[in-house]
Amino acid sequence: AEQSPDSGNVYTLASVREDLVRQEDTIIYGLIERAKFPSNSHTYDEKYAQIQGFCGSLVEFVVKNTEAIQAKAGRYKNPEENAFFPENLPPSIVPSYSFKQFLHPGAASININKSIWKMYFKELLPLLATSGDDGNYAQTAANDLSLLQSISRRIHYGKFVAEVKFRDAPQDYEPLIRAKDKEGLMKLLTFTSVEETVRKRVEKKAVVFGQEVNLNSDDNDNENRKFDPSVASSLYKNWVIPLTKEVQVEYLLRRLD
Ligand SMILES: C=C(O[C@@H]1C=C(C(=O)O)C=C[C@H]1O)C(=O)O
Repeated sequence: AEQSPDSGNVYTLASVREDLVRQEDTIIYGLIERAKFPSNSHTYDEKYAQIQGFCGSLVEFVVKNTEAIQAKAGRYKNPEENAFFPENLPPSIVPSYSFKQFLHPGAASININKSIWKMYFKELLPLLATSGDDGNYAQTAANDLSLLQSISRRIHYGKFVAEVKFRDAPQDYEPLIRAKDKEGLMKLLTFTSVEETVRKRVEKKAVVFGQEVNLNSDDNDNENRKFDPSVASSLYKNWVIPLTKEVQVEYLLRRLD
């Protein structure tokens, strides 16, 4: 049967939180996949790449070209998606699905992928990848892109979180928005106990998903972990949660425009 355009597209605080929980799995698997490769620094070296007709590193080459193809295939028609290089993306060439307009139109102008990109290469990657070079630069770049996309999706999901929070209590949010009170908004949208639960669950998932599974029960060896689980908790504590909240504040500031 034909789905109505709105079905599966209704957001509530419970449903957005559930989605964020599911996105944790994607991010943690992304960390595990990237950690399979050593740092492979040539992937990020503009001077190494020397790609004809392209100025930039191999990872930039892969990300820009992949985003262009995905844009043609309609990826960025979904308001949950934000490109890393939104400048000059080609238009979608596929039939369009009518996503429910849930967000305020101001949401489209919020894209903090430049900060996410910097954090990823400067802070996260040095923690995640062991030093070394195995020549798998293209695979490394592909894994970087997929992990970057899942982190970006999680952080920009703050737009949806903010919208449901606003709809649940416009009388509390409106005066702070009118006063452009960033600090007040940050305080109002923060749920410390939820954040703590998120951090603890991520830590646990990182341990569970990253372990070597053996058939002899009880001897899951922690020597052969697929990555250091503390990287996942640092990622959430230092960057994912704070940046999701920053997106929420930015969104709310535009909510009454
Ligand atoms: C995402 C939310 O907003 C804030 C950010 C959180 C996060 O990024 O995990 C958790 C709790 C809130 O402080 C939420 O309320 O669920």
